[in-house]
Amino acid sequence: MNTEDVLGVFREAGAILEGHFILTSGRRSPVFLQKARVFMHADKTEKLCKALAEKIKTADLGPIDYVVGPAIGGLIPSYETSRHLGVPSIWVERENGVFKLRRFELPEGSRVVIVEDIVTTGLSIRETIETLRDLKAEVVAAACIVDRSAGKADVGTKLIALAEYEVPSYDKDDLPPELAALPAVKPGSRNM
Ligand SMILES: O=P(O)(O)OC[C@H]1O[C@H](OP(=O)(O)OP(=O)(O)O)[C@H](O)[C@@H]1O
Ligand SMILES: O=C(O)c1cc(=O)[nH]c(=O)[nH]1
Ligand SMILES: [Mg+2]
Repeated sequence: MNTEDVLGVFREAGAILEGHFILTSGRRSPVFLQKARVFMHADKTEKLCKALAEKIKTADLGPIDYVVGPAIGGLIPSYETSRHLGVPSIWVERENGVFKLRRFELPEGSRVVIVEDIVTTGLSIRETIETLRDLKAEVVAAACIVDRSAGKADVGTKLIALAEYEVPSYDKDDLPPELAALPAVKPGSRNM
């Protein structure tokens, strides 16, 4: 699948929203990829994650022990991608704002691939890496369905993106007037 194929799936699902969005990084954007509207369809999710798993396999990362998904957005794509990689899937979730591995044991030295839904600034993947490194796991790569930075974000490891779709985002103190005129909404789960 190429970027156009992936965006076609998002469009078909009505998942490309326009308005004024507060992103998890605090940045603002006129476009939001509401991945939940894709992941509600098992057939669409399977198609995307099977293609992402193929891309991960061709990256020759060596053995992978676990796939790790950052909740909430990473839960469904990490699970489905792990199915096509044939490895177990676990997740990190926020406890007082910090990603924790609350429900699983991760043996020291485990080789993990983080699977996310969307990358914008790379902040969420960098936070996930910090949590996993504290547990002495080895993060061999990260992967995502859509990289909104088109390769520019620093995620702290190699990033395998199924699609690269560059979308503008702005500092909250530097908004274009047409964006500032719209009420801002924050769809994600950080700080909830
Ligand atoms: O690269 P970044 O700047 O970190 O942005 C991408 C992150 O934003 C979204 O998560 P969010 O915290 O909004 O919540 P969600 O997982 O519940 O959707 C998305 O799921 C990624 O985790
Ligand atoms: O940066 C984000 O928080 C973000 C952007 C986007 O398009 N979709 C999403 O779920 N999160
Ligand atoms: Mg997320």
